[in-house]
Amino acid sequence: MSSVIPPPAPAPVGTASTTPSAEPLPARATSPRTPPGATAPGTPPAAPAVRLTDAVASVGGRPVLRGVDLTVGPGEVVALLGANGSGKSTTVKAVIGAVPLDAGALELFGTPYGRFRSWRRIGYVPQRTTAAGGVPATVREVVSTGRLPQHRLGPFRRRDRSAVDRALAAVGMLDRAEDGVAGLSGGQHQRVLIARALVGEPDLLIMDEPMAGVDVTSQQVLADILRREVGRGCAVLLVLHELGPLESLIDRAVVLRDGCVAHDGPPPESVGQHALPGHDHVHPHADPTPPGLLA
Ligand SMILES: Nc1ncnc2c1ncn2[C@@H]1O[C@H](COP(=O)(O)OP(=O)(O)OP(=O)(O)O)[C@@H](O)[C@H]1O
Repeated sequence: MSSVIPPPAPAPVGTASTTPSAEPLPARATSPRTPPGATAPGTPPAAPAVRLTDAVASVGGRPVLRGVDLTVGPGEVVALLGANGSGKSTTVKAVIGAVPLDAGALELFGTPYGRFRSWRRIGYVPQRTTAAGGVPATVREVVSTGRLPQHRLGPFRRRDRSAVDRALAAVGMLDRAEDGVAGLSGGQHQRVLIARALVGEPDLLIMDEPMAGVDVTSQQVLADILRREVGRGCAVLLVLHELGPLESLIDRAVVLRDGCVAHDGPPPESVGQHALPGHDHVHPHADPTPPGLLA
């Protein structure tokens, strides 16, 4: 379980923007923090952390991405939204090279994917899975694997150990460092994966539904972590269903529908699943509200 998976795939570049079919959504108030990627006068602007252009990809022989444009600027926080099955996870997997592109282009930090080697700059938290439940490793060992790109299989130095301790403390798991991950709850396991992504002090954090199944306290912990990472200039790409406590951090939202970009712009006013274009009513609803009450 390294912090990112770097298999081969395609390359070149293009411009990234909304598709012609993109639909505007009502915008919320702009984030009050410093504009992401702001550089000193006279300094050339940094390249986007991610520039995915007209990406086409298939999974299991089935077309899933059908021309996705996605840009994450330096220091920018982008939420990737959309109904179940719209292609969010496939898009982030394409960004880390785990799903190869059939067509289109990917650049990471201004470097075409085929030439990109700086994987230590990217921290990735996969969509929650129970598959890692049987791994016979301690919390510390799992988090330490996120440090592998830094010390390149050389000896683990004091600064590596300090980074692991800091990441564990950030997610509130330092006191569980020597415990086996197999004995953790789902939410604790998620915290460990987040620590593993943080430990390399990445310039880009990619998290696939980090809030799924996480209690309110843990959501707040994650929001605080992200605020700190964004504060030091880290770009963030988040797959979300609800903005929730992360709302004030989000600079831009990209909404997918059937493998295409349906919206790229300010986060929608209210991003419950109902606010999303193409929302599929797949979740249970409470009893219908009587007419005239809480319209
Ligand atoms: N391993 C796979 N084999 C075949 N089809 C797959 C596979 N993984 C994903 N798909 C299909 O690709 C499409 C997009 O899936 P993806 O996981 O990217 O959607 P998503 O937007 O992240 O959904 P969710 O919100 O449910 O996590 C879906 O129709 C899904 O069935």
